[in-house]
Amino acid sequence: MRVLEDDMFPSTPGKVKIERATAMNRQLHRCFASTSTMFLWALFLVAMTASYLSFQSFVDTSSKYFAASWGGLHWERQIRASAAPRRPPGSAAGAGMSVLVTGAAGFVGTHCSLALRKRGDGVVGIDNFNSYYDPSLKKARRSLLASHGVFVIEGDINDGRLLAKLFDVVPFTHVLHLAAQAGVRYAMENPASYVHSNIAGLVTLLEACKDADPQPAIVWASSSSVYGLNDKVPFTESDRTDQPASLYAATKKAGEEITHTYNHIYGLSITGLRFFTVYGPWGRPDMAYFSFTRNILQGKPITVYRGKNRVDLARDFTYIDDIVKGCLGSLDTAGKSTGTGGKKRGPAPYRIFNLGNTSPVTVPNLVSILEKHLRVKAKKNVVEMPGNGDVPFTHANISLARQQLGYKPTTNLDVGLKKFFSYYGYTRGSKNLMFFGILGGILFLGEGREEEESNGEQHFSLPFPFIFSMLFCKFRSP
Ligand SMILES: O=C(O)[C@H]1O[C@H](OP(=O)(O)OP(=O)(O)OC[C@H]2O[C@@H](n3ccc(=O)[nH]c3=O)[C@H](O)[C@@H]2O)[C@H](O)[C@@H](O)[C@H]1O
Repeated sequence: MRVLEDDMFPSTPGKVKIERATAMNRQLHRCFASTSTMFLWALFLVAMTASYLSFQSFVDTSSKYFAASWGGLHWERQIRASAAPRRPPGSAAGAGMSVLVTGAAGFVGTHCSLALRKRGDGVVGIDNFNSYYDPSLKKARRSLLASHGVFVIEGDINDGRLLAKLFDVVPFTHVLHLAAQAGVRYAMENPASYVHSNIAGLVTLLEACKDADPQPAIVWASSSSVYGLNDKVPFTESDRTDQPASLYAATKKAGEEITHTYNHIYGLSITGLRFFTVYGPWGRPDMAYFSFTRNILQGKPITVYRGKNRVDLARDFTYIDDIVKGCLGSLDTAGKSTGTGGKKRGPAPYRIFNLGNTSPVTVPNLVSILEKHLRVKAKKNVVEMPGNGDVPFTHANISLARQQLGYKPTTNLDVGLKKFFSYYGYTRGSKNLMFFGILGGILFLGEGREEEESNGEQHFSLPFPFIFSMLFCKFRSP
């Protein structure tokens, strides 16, 4: 009260000044004291934040380092061993190639890697094991490859550092580029994944190839889908490909243009292969022959698309062994890339080939063949083809591939599907296979989970009933 009164009613003007000055000093002092405290606190906080952030970045870096599935001396040794050709000295086929196979744990990638390895070429695989379909099938394929001495790296073709490292470790003579986001209709669900793999990933790979010394020759998977709405049959390489019907097709067409650019500027040897609906053992569960089989065996209905005016859809289904021959023929005949240090030294080959079967089969006929082999009647829902990117038919003219690669498909759909079923032990006499398949599937899934929990990684050695059950009981519908 006293202080208040004095302040309000000073006894003399001088007293006011002195007292005010003292009060101000006190306030200033308090203020200064609190500012310096605040300053110290701020400094302390800044220091804490800085150390927290640097700790975080250390943790991130180290966890990246520890989580990295590649790198290190042991890893490099594995890569070199896998990449080393093993053809007998003086072999008529030459010294052998060193091939980097992208998408090696995929359907076509696995078959090609095995075929290359079997004839004595060096093969290193790379695959990102994404979950477009169940990665355990891809891991099972990787185990199969490992048992034949083919090492598959878990990595993405968008990882430029990894690719550069690979070319540092091994002077690959060839790249067989099969990694891609496949599937025509899935492009409506997940368009970004097509851009990620088929465009961005392709460019990252080409950049690594163009920088490599020596530059490898590249053989890569385009698609019959680039013919899009082209209605001139059979499809010839020089036909129009500027009317894609799906984003998948558009990204494959873009790939053809992009590879052309790298051929033109950097002298990369390029061979693009337009695959026509490839099927066979270890195939993709999202494809019609596969999902139809699974549904038929499980007594579930299948949806059969039909074109406009009730016209049946048709595909030039091509058996995997024929495709493998086409791929190896392309690798064998690919001329060399001509660039060094990112500079072109002269023109390099740029080739595109159809790899089809030349005999389209309608989808209802596909179903009849499946019914015959499975001895089960399908429950069919026939619906008009939705506007989801499908084309009414495909039909390959393979004259060019025959002439330049010696490509000659020998397996029609009936024989190919018979081989597909007998590969898994499903023949006309094997009545109980379904039972063993399901039983195997249950055991297999249980084992797989157990191993995953203890190791963080799955290793499968798969007897056929297990694979069969995996194929028909586990995978999601397209
Ligand atoms: O050659 C290619 O470039 C592509 O081949 C393959 O595509 P597609 O020819 O579409 O094969 P696939 O799905 O087996 O459908 C076959 C037929 O069954 C019809 N189909 C399909 C599903 C269904 O539920 N019902 C149906 O009638 C469907 O309408 C079609 O008529 C690859 O998946 C693709 O990645 C790409 O490589």
